[in-house]
Amino acid sequence: MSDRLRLGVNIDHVATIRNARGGDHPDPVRAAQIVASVGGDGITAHLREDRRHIRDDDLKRIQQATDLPLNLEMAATEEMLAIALAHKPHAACIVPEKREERTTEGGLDAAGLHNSLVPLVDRLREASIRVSLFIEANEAQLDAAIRLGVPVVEFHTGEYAHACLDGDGERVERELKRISDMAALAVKNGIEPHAGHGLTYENVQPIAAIPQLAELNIGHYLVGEAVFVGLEEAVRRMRELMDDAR
Ligand SMILES: CC(=O)[C@@H](O)[C@H](O)COP(=O)(O)O
Ligand SMILES: NCC(=O)COP(=O)(O)O
Repeated sequence: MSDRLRLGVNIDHVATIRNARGGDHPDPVRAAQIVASVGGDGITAHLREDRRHIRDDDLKRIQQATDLPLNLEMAATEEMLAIALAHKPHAACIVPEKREERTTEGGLDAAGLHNSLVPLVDRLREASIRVSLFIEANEAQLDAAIRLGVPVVEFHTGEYAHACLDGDGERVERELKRISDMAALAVKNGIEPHAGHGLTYENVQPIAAIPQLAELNIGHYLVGEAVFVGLEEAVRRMRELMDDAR
């Protein structure tokens, strides 16, 4: 596995700001172009059922505007499957989704949903889309990912991020061990492990130091930081912290 940890930048919340006024500014496409210009490795966008940030037409515009691989985060629904098959992103990451949630709470229950995920994963795979599952780092979920034959899992780092915010060192260590153990087990089973959610300048380095992880997806914090220092500088600084951790 290469030492270079890829950085996928989630641009959802550029669209959140745009949508607050119903116009075209700020345009997530411009954000994607800046990410490309500063050496980001990919663009992540979550097309939610309620379209609260990224909208359908953004996907095509992002794909046309940059050569960076697009990682489309999508719920396991027929509607989203049809959209993924129409756009053929580089990767599709299947995420849990609740309309009333503020953000993605917890990972996909790949174990419980196994049978309904089989046809969805198969159809994405047949379309040569790299399928990923956004799961909690535990054996039951990883085992389901193995049985589904997906090439990638992304471990939800939300609980780790909360533990960091709470200053609870014991929980932080427990979360890091959980993610690190499952990353090693994923690689052993031929699955490429990624991680993301709630990562910041302050908490990214212990995650980035997990040698098996191949990619981090980071969004909300970078967009927030971009308000103060610009997106280019925010991505550059995150890249630097990730590189220093390896
Ligand atoms: C699945 C995931 O973690 C990202 O999609 C990120 O959460 C985007 O932001 P929202 O959850 O606020 O839509
Ligand atoms: N899959 C996680 C992601 O894309 C970014 O999450 P966040 O940094 O916006 O919390």
